[in-house]
Amino acid sequence: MSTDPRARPARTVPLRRLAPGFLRDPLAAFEKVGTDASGEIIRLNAGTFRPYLVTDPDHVQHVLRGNSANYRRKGMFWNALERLLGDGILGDGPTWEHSRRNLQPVFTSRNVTSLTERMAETVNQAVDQMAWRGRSGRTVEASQEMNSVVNQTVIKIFFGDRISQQGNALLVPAFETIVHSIAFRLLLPFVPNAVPLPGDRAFLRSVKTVDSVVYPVIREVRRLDDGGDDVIATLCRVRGPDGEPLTDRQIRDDVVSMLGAGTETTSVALTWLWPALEANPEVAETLYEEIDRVVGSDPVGPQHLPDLEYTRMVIQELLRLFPVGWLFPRTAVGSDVIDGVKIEAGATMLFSPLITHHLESIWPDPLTFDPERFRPENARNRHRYAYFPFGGGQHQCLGMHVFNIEAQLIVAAILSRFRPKLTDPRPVKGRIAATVRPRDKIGMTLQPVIRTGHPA
Ligand code: HEM
Repeated sequence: MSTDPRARPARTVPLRRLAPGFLRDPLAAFEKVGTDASGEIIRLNAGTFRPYLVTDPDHVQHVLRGNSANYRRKGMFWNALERLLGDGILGDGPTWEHSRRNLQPVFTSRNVTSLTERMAETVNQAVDQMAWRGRSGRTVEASQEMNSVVNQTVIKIFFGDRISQQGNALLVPAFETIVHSIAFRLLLPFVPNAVPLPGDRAFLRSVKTVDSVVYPVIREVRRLDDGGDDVIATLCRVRGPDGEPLTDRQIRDDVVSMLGAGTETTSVALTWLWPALEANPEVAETLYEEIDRVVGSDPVGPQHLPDLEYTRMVIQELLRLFPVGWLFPRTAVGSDVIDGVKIEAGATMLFSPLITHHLESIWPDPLTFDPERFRPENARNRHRYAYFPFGGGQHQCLGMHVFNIEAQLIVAAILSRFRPKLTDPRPVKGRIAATVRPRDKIGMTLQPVIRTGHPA
């Protein structure tokens, strides 16, 4: 708690400054207000809802790391998600701490590396299916394709081979419905759950569907006790601080939270790659050259990853320009002062990697897609919180290593076989919901890579 008498109130930006373009393009209107503030802490005034927008890397670091004990993950956004996630790894307080302790070892870079073989196998199979849908120049839709390959890969890591085709066929669309139907709740966070909003019924129905698939798998894993290394089997072996195994509900909450956190984010991030490559042919050529050289006509595997340096830079730049986790909030427990600005107890703090990643003072020519920004010598002196697509501090994304490996495998598997070409080369605009995703469908054809003696 701070009582610095010299602290000043934040400059307030009335909602009407957002309003002119808001209905036409909410993302652009939000981005303009945020980047115009050039890192200053501002307060958005939407009547009774007046959150602070925190975008300067020092300020972000203060809240997410330096004084994180004062900023809790509750209130706006999190309340809406609680009906899906329950109380686990995406919560806060003692239950979150407990989940984090249980899950951290599962997601260390060493452990994830051991899952790479299995991920690569699933990715190669999923890209075979994509090739079939795109055969003979047929148009495929980018976000559907990314969804399909990501879902298959993530479900494999979490469930191993324990989930039936029927379970899979229920789980994937249920999560898709959840992501879309929660939009109103996320955009109107001050409306209590008791007041119905569009999407609520579909949302709650899909949560039931998810439970109907996940609970039987947990029970089956307990019954078999076969020492599997998928995430559910690992959690079934964990003991809580009381020495007791986790309950079915605890495991369900963590597994569902991670599926929610890990599928939509990854597939939307990778969907942005295709318009980015179409608009930046020189980047595309450099990427193709690397993948041709490193992977060639082989199925992609763990052995290729160390040499995919430019691929990693492209993926990092993708998450700079299109950080799918574009906005996440905290609630201040006590009052605080950040860089001379007074924050009162109970205030909502908003973080937007989208704004911070587009600040001209940190990122010259911020809207240009330029993977060279992430060449190690160019990134060396950058502030840790100038780039935070995975958040930071104690809540930093647990799936970061999974994403990094999965994304490299998927990009390399697709580009070692195809040169995707968009059917409509006009720039793609973003739309905001739980993630920032392309506003329209992205049609593309998969032109096979021709290698002498190696048809794709
Ligand atoms: C492009 C991909 C991804 C992005 C952009 C992303 C982004 C984020 C962000 C910003 C947070 C911090 C939220 C906060 O501070 O309140 C977070 C947390 C989290 N993410 Fe991710 N994520 C991605 C992929 C994944 C994957 C693949 C998984 C799981 C396999 C995952 C699991 C989690 C979990 C469990 C947390 C909560 C950690 C905690 O609070 O202790 N994420 N993610």
